Amino acid sequence: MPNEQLRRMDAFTFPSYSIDFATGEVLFDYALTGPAGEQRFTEVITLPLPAEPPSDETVATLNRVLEVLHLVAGVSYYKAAAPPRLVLPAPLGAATVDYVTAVYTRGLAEYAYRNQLPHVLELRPEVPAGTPESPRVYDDSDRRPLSAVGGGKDSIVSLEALRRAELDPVPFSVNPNHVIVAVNEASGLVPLAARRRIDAVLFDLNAAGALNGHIPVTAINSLIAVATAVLHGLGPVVMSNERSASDPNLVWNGHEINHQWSKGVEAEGLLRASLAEHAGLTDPYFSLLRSLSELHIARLFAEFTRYDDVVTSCNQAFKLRDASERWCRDCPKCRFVFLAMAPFMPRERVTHIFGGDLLADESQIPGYRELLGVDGHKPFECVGEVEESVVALGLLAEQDQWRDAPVVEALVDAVPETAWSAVATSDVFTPGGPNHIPPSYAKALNHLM
Ligand SMILES: CC(=O)N[C@H]1[C@@H](OP(=O)(O)OP(=O)(O)OC[C@H]2O[C@@H](n3ccc(=O)[nH]c3=O)[C@H](O)[C@@H]2O)O[C@H](CO)[C@@H](O)[C@@H]1O[C@H](C)C(=O)N[C@@H](C)C(=O)N[C@@H](CCC(=O)O)C(=O)O
Ligand SMILES: Nc1ncnc2c1ncn2[C@@H]1O[C@H](COP(=O)(O)OP(=O)(O)OP(=O)(O)O)[C@@H](O)[C@H]1O
Repeated sequence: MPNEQLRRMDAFTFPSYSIDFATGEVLFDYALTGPAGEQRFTEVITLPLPAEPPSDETVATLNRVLEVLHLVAGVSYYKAAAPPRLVLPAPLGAATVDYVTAVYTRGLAEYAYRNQLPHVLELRPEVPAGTPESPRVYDDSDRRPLSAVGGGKDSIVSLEALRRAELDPVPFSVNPNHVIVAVNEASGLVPLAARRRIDAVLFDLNAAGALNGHIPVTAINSLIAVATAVLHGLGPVVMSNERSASDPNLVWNGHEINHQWSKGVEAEGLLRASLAEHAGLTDPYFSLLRSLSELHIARLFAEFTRYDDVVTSCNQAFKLRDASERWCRDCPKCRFVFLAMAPFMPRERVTHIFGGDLLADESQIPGYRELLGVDGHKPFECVGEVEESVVALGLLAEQDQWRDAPVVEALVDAVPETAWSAVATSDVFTPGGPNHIPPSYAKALNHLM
């Protein structure tokens, strides 16, 4: 379909979804519609099947979760045209309308900002009148947790915290690549995996110049995880989203633009409320690391050496096509994670993990200046706050092994006096901020610290 036609689409709809319990395959149908015709899409998600067929009650709860996932996973296709109308397929309760609205507005905020589409931030879904039937209440809080694994340091810290607390976690990933498979192998735990296949038509439209940009992928992965936990009779989904994920990159037209919105505490609260209202799930989902800074998580990660050959946080390794093998060593996330790990490890260890020493490479200085708030704004990536970077740099400047590294020397000179005095009273190692961690799980984290 030519771009000209896509630009004239006026509505995004959700024609149907289905699940096949023989294969675990869930089909989600979407349509962009307008005066010039219709563009259909089908996304396929394959859930891992349990050994025993699910009960009718489980199927009913699962269907409720899939109804929300159907709405949320539509963002990938909506963004190809950004029509003014978002037309939902069935009546919904207020909490679920709030969540879906937030996913399409705040979750697509970076996309809206980069493509200069302010109407996306004001989008309000059209919801058919009526009240959905109340769901059966389903309390699974005492079952084994499903722990989302993304291959990076954060989910490793959660997995190990849960294991040390004898909560017997099941690692879970969507489309695990070789990095995630290797992390799971290093953990020695038996994982579950779901597959997600984006409609290839979207890639063709992208290649032809359709609107494109960042989407709130954690919202999609989270709901696939909750669906898997319900299907397998497991307990809460444990995420590893840190405190700073809630902080915006910038403010545009009065709206916060946060690359990591669906990792933030607001998204977590809205998803929990929607799952309670629509699926009857009482405590289905939380981030174990919510009260910690990235720097604090990096310090905790340093205790575990068994993952050194496999841990990979660089997003380039998770691209659908042309992915890097591990760390690309030249992106904001590689720079930040290296800086965050370096104070807590021997120099040889961090250099081994990354396959190179970023603080010996002067070409990294401009990127580090952004992370330290000397130039530009916080990059659109999963990186910690400026304060965390300055604290990490201060720690490095005190260590013999790092003090003379060319990048450390240059950055210590570049950071203004005001920034050093601001971090003198930093709380980056003091857990804080709102969280949804149940008391039994809070103990797991305290144990680790
Ligand atoms: C790996 C990555 O960072 N990808 C982002 C990148 O996309 P790119 O074209 O370079 O590669 P692909 O990921 O292979 O995507 C190909 C196209 O498919 C579209 N797409 C992908 C996944 C999806 O769920 N829906 C889609 O429509 C995508 O738009 C591409 O056209 O740049 C894109 C544009 O900015 C980003 O949208 C890609 O981000 C992925 C969705 C992704 O998985 N990113 C995570 C690594 C990520 O950014 N995580 C955030 C958390 C954000 C959140 O709120 O959840 C983080 O770590 O901070
Ligand atoms: N493919 C995936 N399947 C399931 N969950 C995922 C996947 N990728 C990321 N996640 C989860 O989403 C959340 C955010 O991912 P993120 O990439 O920030 O974390 P990470 O990989 O654990 O650590 P790091 O920040 O070091 O990359 C984490 O809870 C992570 O476990």
